[in-house]
Amino acid sequence: MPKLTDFLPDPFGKDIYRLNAKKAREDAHLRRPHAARQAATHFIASVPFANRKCIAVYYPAGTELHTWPLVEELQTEGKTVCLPVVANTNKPLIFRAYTPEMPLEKGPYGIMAPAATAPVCHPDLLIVPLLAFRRDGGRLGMGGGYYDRTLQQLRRERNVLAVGYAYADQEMEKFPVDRHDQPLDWIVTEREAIKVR
Ligand SMILES: Nc1nc2c(c(=O)[nH]1)N(C=O)[C@@H](CNc1ccc(C(=O)N[C@@H](CCC(=O)O)C(=O)O)cc1)CN2
Ligand SMILES: Nc1ncnc2c1ncn2[C@@H]1O[C@H](COP(=O)(O)OP(=O)(O)OP(=O)(O)O)[C@@H](O)[C@H]1O
Repeated sequence: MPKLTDFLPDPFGKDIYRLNAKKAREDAHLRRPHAARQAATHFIASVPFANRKCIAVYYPAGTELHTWPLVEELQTEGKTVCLPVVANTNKPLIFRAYTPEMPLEKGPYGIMAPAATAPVCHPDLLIVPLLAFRRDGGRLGMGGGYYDRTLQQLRRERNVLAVGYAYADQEMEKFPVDRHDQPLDWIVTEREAIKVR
């Protein structure tokens, strides 16, 4: 049965959910030191990535689940790994190749990104950072709309797989999902790999 609150406008929008999600992620970051390796293992075992050539990861910021154990595995598998670059505010992200010897520089929001000398890549699978996820593929991000714009653009062009990557405790039962929010295809945590659709 739908609840009355399902039809009422949410007075706080997404911000109150972002606050709660940040706290949950901070706690998980402290309590789960092995999570990044465990999540990488679930990704390799469950997500169908064999036919994907170029995989976008993120450079972990703050208390985000680290991606380095996964990057090592992907590079061992012969995949091209790339990182997001904020080229323009309020525009889709672009991606540049990442190898261990490649220079990184501090980009907007203080996040490290490949320098302009690194080749531009067109990922066919994206590891997506998030503050909170829902089991139905809903994603709450930092609020810039970067991944929504990027996935909308990439999905128009070709088949891409969006894989949310997070601590299991970042799961939330509900938060507002807008029409422009791009759903996740898979969610990988230290506990499991969830196929959404
Ligand atoms: N690791 C990582 N890389 C990423 C993202 C991300 O979420 N994580 N992005 C995903 O879109 C893009 C950058 N987008 C961002 C958008 C907004 C803020 C932001 O509002 N930062 C606040 C601090 C937030 C906080 O910790 O309270 C700030 O800089 O004031 C940060 C990144 C591309 N690269
Ligand atoms: N495809 C799109 N085209 C234009 N604007 C968009 C698009 N997607 C999102 N936006 C705008 O971006 C802003 C932030 O969106 P939202 O709060 O959903 O971000 P988010 O998914 O949490 O952030 P991020 O993807 O950067 O982690 C909103 O003002 C929204 O209108």
